[in-house]
Amino acid sequence: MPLVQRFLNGPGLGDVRALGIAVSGGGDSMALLHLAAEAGIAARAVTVDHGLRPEAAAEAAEVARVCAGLGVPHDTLRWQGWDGRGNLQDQARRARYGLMADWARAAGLDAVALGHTRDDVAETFLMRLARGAGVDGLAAMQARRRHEGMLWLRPLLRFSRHDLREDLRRRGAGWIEDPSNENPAFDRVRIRKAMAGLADLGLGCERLAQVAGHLADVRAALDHQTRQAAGRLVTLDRGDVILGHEALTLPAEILRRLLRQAVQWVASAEYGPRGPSLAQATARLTEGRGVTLHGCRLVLRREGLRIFREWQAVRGVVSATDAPWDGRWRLEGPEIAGQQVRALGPLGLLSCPDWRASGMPRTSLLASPAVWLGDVLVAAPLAGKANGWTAKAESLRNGDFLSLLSH
Ligand SMILES: Nc1ncnc2c1ncn2[C@@H]1O[C@H](COP(=O)(O)OP(=O)(O)OP(=O)(O)O)[C@@H](O)[C@H]1O
Repeated sequence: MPLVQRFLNGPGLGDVRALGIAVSGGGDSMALLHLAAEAGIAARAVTVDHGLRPEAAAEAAEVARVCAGLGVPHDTLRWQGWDGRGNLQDQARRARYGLMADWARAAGLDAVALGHTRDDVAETFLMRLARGAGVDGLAAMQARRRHEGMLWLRPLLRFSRHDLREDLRRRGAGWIEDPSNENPAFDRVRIRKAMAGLADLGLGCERLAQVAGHLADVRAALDHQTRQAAGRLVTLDRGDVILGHEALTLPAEILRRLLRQAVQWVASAEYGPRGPSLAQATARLTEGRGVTLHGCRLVLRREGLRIFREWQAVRGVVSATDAPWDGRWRLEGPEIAGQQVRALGPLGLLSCPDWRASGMPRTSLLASPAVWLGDVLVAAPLAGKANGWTAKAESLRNGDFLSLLSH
């Protein structure tokens, strides 16, 4: 079957009316561009110039030139955000997704297609295997996924890098080789080299990607079970999560998934706790002991397992009253200049004689949001001192958790 036919038959392109195509200029995304153009899909292409290599601007210009030849509108986005700290690769990747999502929204596109191939699936599988990943890490990347408020498609997951390059050669089309693809400082490059030997053992890209695909099915089944368990066992109490006692009798994998989501939501963290700390925490909980995990306390009480923010984790967190506090709380009330939101803390709680009527544990209230004017406590909406203020926990991060509950 011609490549373009396989491309059109692949999962997920059908209902997209206006497609964005992320084209770095490498072989995979150039092949994606040509296939989309040949298939007659209404598309607009984008290249992010991270400003990190001197050649990057010329590469973006080269992609623009090829796009013009194909009649595909093209934009170059520039990233100037690196502050010289942290993991550059990681920051550049996040910035790229953010920039491309904004671009796609502004251009009225429904989705953005990425050029990940079967080889990427196989390489990622081996890299994660080397790090001892669990099912989620080993499962193949998704052909469709929502992220940064945009739909991302990976229409080339069933294509081999080799076939795509052959297709480009057949068209007489070029692509840009990224010099870092040869740099053995990168795990991916070393894995790629090692894979040449594995193919002889029957562990070629196709086989590895097949196993990753099986694990993606397993992941989907586990997610389904987790949603069902959440619907039955999870309740929210203001900003705290309560898991019914039965949760501790769930299969360990389901319990860990539920806890990861709940803790990530309470901590308003970008990621949930990592596997080993989660496993340690669940072991302690099943022995009937409380734990501290990811800036949260998990405590067994009469009503079930209560998960709340740990005061130590938020004691230094300050925000303006009109900004979210601790990444998830919105406060509303009478504004007076100079007011700030900080945790209630033990001193604040002393000014809340009625806190017991809230039914919340003292340790949870310590980490609850309060309005302060200097050292004076103005309001502690969760601890019985409202003074016209309300506080609501929102799903600013990990909205997935709340969506678990609505099923
Ligand atoms: N600078 C860029 N401009 C536009 N699109 C890009 C750029 N870099 C990567 N992409 C898109 O992302 C796809 C994957 O690229 P690559 O594997 O280099 O990214 P990555 O950093 O490993 O991303 P991921 O974490 O999503 O795997 C490319 O095929 C292309 O569609």
